Amino acid sequence: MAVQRRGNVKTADTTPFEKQIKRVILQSQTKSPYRGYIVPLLALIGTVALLTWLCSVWTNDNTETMVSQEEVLTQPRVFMVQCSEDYQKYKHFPDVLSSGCTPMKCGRAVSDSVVTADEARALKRLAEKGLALGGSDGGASILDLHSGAMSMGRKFINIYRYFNDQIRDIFTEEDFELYRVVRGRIQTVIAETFGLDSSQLYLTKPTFFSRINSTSAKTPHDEYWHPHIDKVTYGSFDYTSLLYLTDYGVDFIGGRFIFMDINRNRTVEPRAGRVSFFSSGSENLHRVEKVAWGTRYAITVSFTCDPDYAIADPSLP
Ligand SMILES: O=C(O)CCC(=O)C(=O)O
Ligand SMILES: [Fe+2]
Repeated sequence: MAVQRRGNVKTADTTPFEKQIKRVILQSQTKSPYRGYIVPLLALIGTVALLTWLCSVWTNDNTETMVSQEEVLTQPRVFMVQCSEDYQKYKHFPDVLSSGCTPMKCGRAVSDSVVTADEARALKRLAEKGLALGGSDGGASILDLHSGAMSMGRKFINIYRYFNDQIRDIFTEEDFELYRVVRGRIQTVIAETFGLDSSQLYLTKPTFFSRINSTSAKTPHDEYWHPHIDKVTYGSFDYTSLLYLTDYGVDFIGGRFIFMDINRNRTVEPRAGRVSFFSSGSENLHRVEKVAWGTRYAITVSFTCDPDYAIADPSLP
């Protein structure tokens, strides 16, 4: 019966080949000085990859341009979206479920044929001369011709009280007439696009000129970039419109308007004379990108379906 060799019993008859194998096994069992770093290194690489992916989802990679500054839209470019359920909790105007005014069809649209380049230039001059008298210390100033509110330093003043009769040296009847004409045309295009009865739609407040630059915010009023829903922020809004008075990429950088949809951001690049309008509910969550350089001018013109919140067109006192 053959005697079996057991365990690590050393024998004198180990061949050179066996010795070499043992050396290799011994070497591979010896601890590498880097071994303790491998797990944290892999965790770090994983975290960086995850953050990179999240950043790409939150920023540009997940952003599509709905309308660029270069293109000129002679017809409204319309994107319908499902109305949010919020409308069920609001009173409907008129109170039958018809396409009278309260959004039954929701969406967003952009047109470059509502306001001419000359009209946009004249409205920009109006905003410039008004805001030259005041303006916010931070990056965002407003001028509301209806209420008279204008940013001044870290506060607001009422231009009609502050400047009294001198207001007629600043603004003209033509300025106000232009605002009224443009407001009327915007109202018509909103009604046509959403299939509404234009006479059931009313101007509401606030309606204001905005001037934004890259100066850092000094008060919360200067923080224009937060995501928001106009119906929540302003209450009476049913349809929001924005008339841009300067050009993205020419007069300013940054400052794009961003619709924040569930899986995607959709941007509207401002162009002088461009009108962007949308139903004001949570189907149209949006924000304005921070302005990085230059000055951006726009007008927010807002409409309600509730006659109780209707306001008259601004007029020179
Ligand atoms: O100026 C813009 O593009 C948007 C402003 C805005 O969101 C607002 O006035 O509610
Ligand atoms: Fe808004």
